[in-house]
Amino acid sequence: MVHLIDDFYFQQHIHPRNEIGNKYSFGNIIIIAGSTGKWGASLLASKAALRAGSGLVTAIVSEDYEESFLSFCPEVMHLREWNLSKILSYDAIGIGPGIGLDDATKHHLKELMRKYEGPMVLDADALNIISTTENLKGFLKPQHVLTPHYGEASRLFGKKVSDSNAVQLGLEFVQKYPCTLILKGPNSKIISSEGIVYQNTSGNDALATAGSGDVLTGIITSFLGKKYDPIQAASLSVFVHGKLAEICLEEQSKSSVIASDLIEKLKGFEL
Ligand SMILES: NC(=O)C1=CN([C@@H]2O[C@H](COP(=O)(O)OP(=O)(O)OC[C@H]3O[C@@H](n4cnc5c(N)ncnc54)[C@H](O)[C@@H]3O)[C@@H](O)[C@H]2O)[C@@H](O)CC1
Ligand SMILES: Nc1ncnc2c1ncn2[C@@H]1O[C@H](COP(=O)(O)OP(=O)(O)O)[C@@H](O)[C@H]1O
Ligand SMILES: [Mg+2]
Repeated sequence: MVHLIDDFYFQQHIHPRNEIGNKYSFGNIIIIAGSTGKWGASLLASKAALRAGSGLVTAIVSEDYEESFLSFCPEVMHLREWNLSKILSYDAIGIGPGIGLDDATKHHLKELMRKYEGPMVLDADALNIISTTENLKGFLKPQHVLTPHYGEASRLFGKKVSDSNAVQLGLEFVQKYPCTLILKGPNSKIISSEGIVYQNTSGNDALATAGSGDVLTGIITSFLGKKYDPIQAASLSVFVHGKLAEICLEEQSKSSVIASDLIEKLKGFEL
């Protein structure tokens, strides 16, 4: 049986805002994304997390890019380099977009997967590293939300993924490595660590644009930082992400939608 994620599901699962909360009540999260030529991925994920309601967002940003980052989004705090003990203290982590595949990055990801017990989104290059690094899959946990598109899923599962086999391969994967899996695409499928399957009903092909997955990573990390269960964080985020694209089309064409437009539309959501 497949559970549909629709307006009713959203209304049933979204928590009311804590009106006496302070910024720490809304989650203190870190985005680990970007590298030379790809810092935009970090900006998009970090800003999306803030607009999805995170109280505090920190990003790892190299010193030479710090100023441009600040001019785009001064609300995001910065770590200039990897600092494991500090990173382990955040309520939730989003890692992967644009981080690259070099040895230091692989080592850092491995350290994090072994030592961090909190909720974590693993996207893009984090998934590519898991796919190619011996034994890393064994560190996956139910509180890890993996967000592969079909290309990344094919690398992760070691088999070509298509609409006809995606859910079956996903179910086999979570049975072996319990984690929360989002198979991204039109009508994204979400599989819980116990093997329950959900299907999203929102969204459209305006989402097929650079960085729209990075925005999703930021939104999921934000929900996790607010203490939503991994499966709720995943399903509510995918639904909202799709809605953002629908709302964009009220005033622009599909082809003109860029990832930053999606972030702007978060202004209409109380998350
Ligand atoms: N502004 C930025 O800094 C941006 C950074 N990005 C980051 O850049 C990194 C590399 O992005 P790439 O686009 O090169 O990597 P991808 O992993 O998206 O693409 C690599 C290959 O995977 C396959 N693929 C991609 N999407 C697929 C799909 N939906 N179904 C089947 N196969 C698919 C294609 O063969 C493609 O050549 C990622 O970490 C990504 O998060 C991108 O999000 C774009 C924007
Ligand atoms: N044709 C489509 N219809 C609906 N959603 C789509 C379509 N194409 C892509 N998407 C959505 O857009 C996002 C793309 O993510 P991803 O491929 O990781 O992009 P990037 O890495 O450039 O940020 C996913 O959430 C996916 O579900
Ligand atoms: Mg991506």
